[in-house]
Amino acid sequence: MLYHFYIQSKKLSSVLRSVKTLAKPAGARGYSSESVPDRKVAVLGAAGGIGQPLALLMKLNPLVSRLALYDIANTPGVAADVGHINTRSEVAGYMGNDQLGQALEDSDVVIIPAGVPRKPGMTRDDLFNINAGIVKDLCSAIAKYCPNAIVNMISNPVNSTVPIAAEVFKKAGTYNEKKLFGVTTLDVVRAKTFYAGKANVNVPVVGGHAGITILPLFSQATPKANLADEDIKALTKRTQDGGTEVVEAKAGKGSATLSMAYAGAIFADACLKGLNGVPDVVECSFVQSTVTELPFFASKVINLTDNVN
Ligand SMILES: NC(=O)C1=CN([C@@H]2O[C@H](COP(=O)(O)OP(=O)(O)OC[C@H]3O[C@@H](n4cnc5c(N)ncnc54)[C@H](O)[C@@H]3O)[C@@H](O)[C@H]2O)C=CC1
Ligand SMILES: O=C([O-])CC(=O)C(=O)O
Repeated sequence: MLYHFYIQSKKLSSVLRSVKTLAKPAGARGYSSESVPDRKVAVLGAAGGIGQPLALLMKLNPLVSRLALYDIANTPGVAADVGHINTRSEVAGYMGNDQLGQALEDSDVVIIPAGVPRKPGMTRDDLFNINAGIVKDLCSAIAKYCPNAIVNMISNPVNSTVPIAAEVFKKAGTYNEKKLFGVTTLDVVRAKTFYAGKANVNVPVVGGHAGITILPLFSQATPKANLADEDIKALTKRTQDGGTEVVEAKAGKGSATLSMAYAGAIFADACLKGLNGVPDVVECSFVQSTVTELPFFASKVINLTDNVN
């Protein structure tokens, strides 16, 4: 009986070895390695409420060939878990400042959901003192280890963390305004949901990522719905208060994580497509801007290079 089991498992491992050899040259399932360039994505804050589902969603993205998961704690477990999923990318976990350089090296896209979230009664600005320091340190390391990477800033307050990142990169001499993005995709996701609750609608959201600075343009939504002024007002207010709605519903257990991971994955995918030369990729993002007199403003960005609005 035992011998039989031994023979069976021998057979199985030799079958698995040949499957592995066969699978290797093809790279991702359904993609040949020639048509999809290798791309490394690093997630900083990967063991957090956003970081974990975002790590999962990036593991599912066939445009990613290497996924680096960094946090100050708990990344080995997250990396081992996500790493068992049989998709294209190789996953590695990095923990603590000593391993930050390795996590960042050769990254094409760095996504930053590191930092503290809100509790009921707080504004995003109340996170400034802690998160500004975290973002500053992480961006200094990005300037050192992967100065050409595209940076997707999720940590709040986005209206401040993006300008902080810009200053850190300027000081390091690595600033490229076309590669620094505040992730406001969740505002767009919410505006779309509240507008129609369907996937095939479009609602641009401009301005910033806090309260009344979030400006959904329902007048430019497609398909057009000819909404009454009161409806537009109500939809606008719900979009602006979307973050607070989740913070209150979670009652002290943090802010939006799952919808943010979804939004972050959409935005990172757009960045990867832009890097890979896919034309006409448009997303709203909080970027350095000349659209208004404000130095940073969320608006439509095309191919992650040119402001179109
Ligand atoms: N841009 C947006 O639309 C949204 C932004 N956020 C923001 O995202 C941030 C993260 O939120 P959650 O994931 O819910 O928080 P969380 O507390 O669940 O996770 C944060 C993670 O960051 C890690 N971290 C702390 N300092 C770090 C450092 N120096 N380096 C690397 N990792 C570090 C923590 O260990 C933790 O695992 C918050 O600032 C929150 O306000 C949240 C939702 C939407
Ligand atoms: O509201 C928060 O603190 C988190 C956030 O930015 C959002 O959900 O839009």
